[in-house]
Amino acid sequence: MAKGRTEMEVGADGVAVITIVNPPVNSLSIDVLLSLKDNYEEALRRDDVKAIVIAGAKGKFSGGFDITAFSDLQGGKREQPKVGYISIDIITETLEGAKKPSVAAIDGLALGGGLEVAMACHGRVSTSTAQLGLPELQLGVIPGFGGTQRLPRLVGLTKALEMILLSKPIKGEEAHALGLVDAIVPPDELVKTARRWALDIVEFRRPWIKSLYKTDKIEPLGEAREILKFARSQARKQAANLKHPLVCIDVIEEGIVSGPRAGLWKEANSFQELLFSDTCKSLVNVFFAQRSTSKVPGITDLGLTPRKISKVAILGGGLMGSGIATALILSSYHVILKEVNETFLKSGIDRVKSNLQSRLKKGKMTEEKYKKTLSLLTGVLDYEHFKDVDMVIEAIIENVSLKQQIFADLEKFCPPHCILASNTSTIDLNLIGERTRSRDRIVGAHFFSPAHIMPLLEIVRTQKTSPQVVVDLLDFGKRIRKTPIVVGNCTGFAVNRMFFPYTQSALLFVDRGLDVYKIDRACTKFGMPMGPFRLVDLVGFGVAVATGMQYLENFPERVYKSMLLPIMLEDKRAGESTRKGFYIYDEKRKASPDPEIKKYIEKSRSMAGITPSSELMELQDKDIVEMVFFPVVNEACRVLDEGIAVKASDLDIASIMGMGFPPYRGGIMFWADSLGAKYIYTRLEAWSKAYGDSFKPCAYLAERAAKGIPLSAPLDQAKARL
Ligand SMILES: C[C@H](O)CC(=O)SCCNC(=O)CCNC(=O)[C@H](O)C(C)(C)COP(=O)(O)OP(=O)(O)OC[C@H]1O[C@@H](n2cnc3c(N)ncnc32)[C@H](O)[C@@H]1OP(=O)(O)O
Repeated sequence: MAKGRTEMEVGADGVAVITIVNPPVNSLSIDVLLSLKDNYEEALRRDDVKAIVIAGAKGKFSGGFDITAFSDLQGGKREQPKVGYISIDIITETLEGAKKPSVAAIDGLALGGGLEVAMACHGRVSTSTAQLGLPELQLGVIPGFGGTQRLPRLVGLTKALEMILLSKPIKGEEAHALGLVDAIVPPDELVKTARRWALDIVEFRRPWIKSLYKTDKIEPLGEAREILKFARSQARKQAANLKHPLVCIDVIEEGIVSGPRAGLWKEANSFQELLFSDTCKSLVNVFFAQRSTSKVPGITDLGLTPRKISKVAILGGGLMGSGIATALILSSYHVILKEVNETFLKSGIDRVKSNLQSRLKKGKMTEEKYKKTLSLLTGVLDYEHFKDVDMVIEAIIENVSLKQQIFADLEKFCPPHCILASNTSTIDLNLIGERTRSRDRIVGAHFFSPAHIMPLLEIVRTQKTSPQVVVDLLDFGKRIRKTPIVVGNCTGFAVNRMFFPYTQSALLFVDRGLDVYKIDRACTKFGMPMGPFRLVDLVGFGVAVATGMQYLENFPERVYKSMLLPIMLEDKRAGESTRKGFYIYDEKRKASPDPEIKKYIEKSRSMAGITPSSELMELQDKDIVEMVFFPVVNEACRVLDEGIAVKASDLDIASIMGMGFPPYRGGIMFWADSLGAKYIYTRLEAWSKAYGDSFKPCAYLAERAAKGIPLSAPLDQAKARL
């Protein structure tokens, strides 16, 4: 069955309107592109057609090449069109090279291949709110339908590089100012204006422009080379492990130096190569994984409609509470912030103000918007204002009895429909709700610090949490621009639990002889924003030790009892907050290695009775990365096996957004599958014999390794194969 189509209607004015129809975003599947070619050729043949307009159905021009086709092509499920067939034969020869002019009528979005089709038309009319961009780099490829050649010729090299390298779309208004579109019109006049524009070209009242051969916006060669050189150095600095941004710059340069035709061919060949790269496969996985987090079997398939949440109360104005309040008011929610006394309340509100001021300083917000946003926040000291709130988010210190008291109070003061959420990162929600009769509306809303910046929201459901409440929170999460993942109730939930071994194994290997900074360097080279020791410094040793105790209590068999942190804490080294941890910090928070830590490490080793192994000291980065991350994979498998996470792709997103795992590796489970369950099992098994039970592969991993089933395969699929 064809995946999408185009429809053609020829009007009495002699304009053929070809509409892209492929819901939900009118993506350009191969079928759509072939149908576009067929209709275009028919329009060129027909005597009653003088000009052509290309539009998208239902207010969306096109979201670009069909991303689902990426995996079909990569997996050989779909035959490849020959290199250059779409970009050169269809888009350049048939569309741009046609003997009849065409105009794109752009509404909603023209992204990737969508914008590339529009740029091949001889004119472009857009609505002011349409989004136009080439976000292909986000998927590990480069623009492949001529975008690398036409965009610089329409908007100049600097702007084109910015839009492509940052995958940053622009709005219709800006596109007009830059010359990417020729006119801005209201949505209801769009197609009418495009028709008129196309006829004006026929009648020589407007120029017939082929973007590919425009030269007026391109900088002179010397200047262009300088701009490209700078772009290369920025790309290397921002993502040293990524090749495709550099390939993209080379392709753009080819067009400038050797002409647009040569540029098109280089683009087509490079696109083809990149499509099969691990980076592309990983980033496509992330694209779909991110969209599937809000599809929760047994919850979102029940036909429930999210209820409206208008007013939210937050308990506690500390770092987390004030961050959550900031996130909410930034998304236009009315927020009540409750504290226990005037001093704490003032500090909480001051924190929110300072979060907003930093946006103001960076130019992300106007003074007027600052005032309007802040006016949505009300500080209170009692529960009087709680009678009409739709949701409460508790964000006080991690103290079980205090939380129990608060939830019992909330049950009394809040309306019966109000959702009672806790931001706890460790405490069992069943325990928190023990003194209430409202277990069905108790849920975890676990934000990551700083809550107004970090994109992930863990929604923690207990066995009693009602599906309606989960559906409400999924919708709320989207509205505050977070990616929500739904997880089950256990110590550390999904993200913290899965990443607990990240520092655990690092501490173990330091006791055994590995160098702290070598471990951190290997992890950052792998793509993590920081290594495990820099992370402990950031989190603070106090929190790290307390969390360690929680894990020791709940999972004693797999916790390595390192003494290193307590020893350093005794000496008042508590991490970045004390400006001394594994690193020392200057006034600007710049971290530098500190040779002094040697003495603590020696003490820790002697307390553990360990003599450093020379073999470990010689390890390569690859081995270090595996030693640090395979225990994380092992724990992720347990999290899946216990049903704490519903699907492996949720853990991919959790690892990327919660811990900074490099997206271009596809997420923790995707990366693990790229290495193979058997390999991971074998290494963990060997380390468990050498270094103890914290490395012991879990049953889920052992079984999949034995049967050759990917770790990400759904449970029932795995059973079916057993
Ligand atoms: C050769 C060419 O140069 C190569 C290319 O064109 S590569 C493609 C370039 N285009 C893109 O990268 C755009 C990707 N899409 C997006 O950024 C966003 O989806 C969007 C801005 C279009 C819409 O965002 P939003 O309204 O929040 O909806 P969102 O949930 O993301 O997407 C809606 C649905 O459309 C699907 N979708 C979006 N873009 C798609 C695409 N290009 N191909 C296939 N499916 C797509 C999503 O998977 C989702 O499906 P689901 O409902 O089954 O989960």
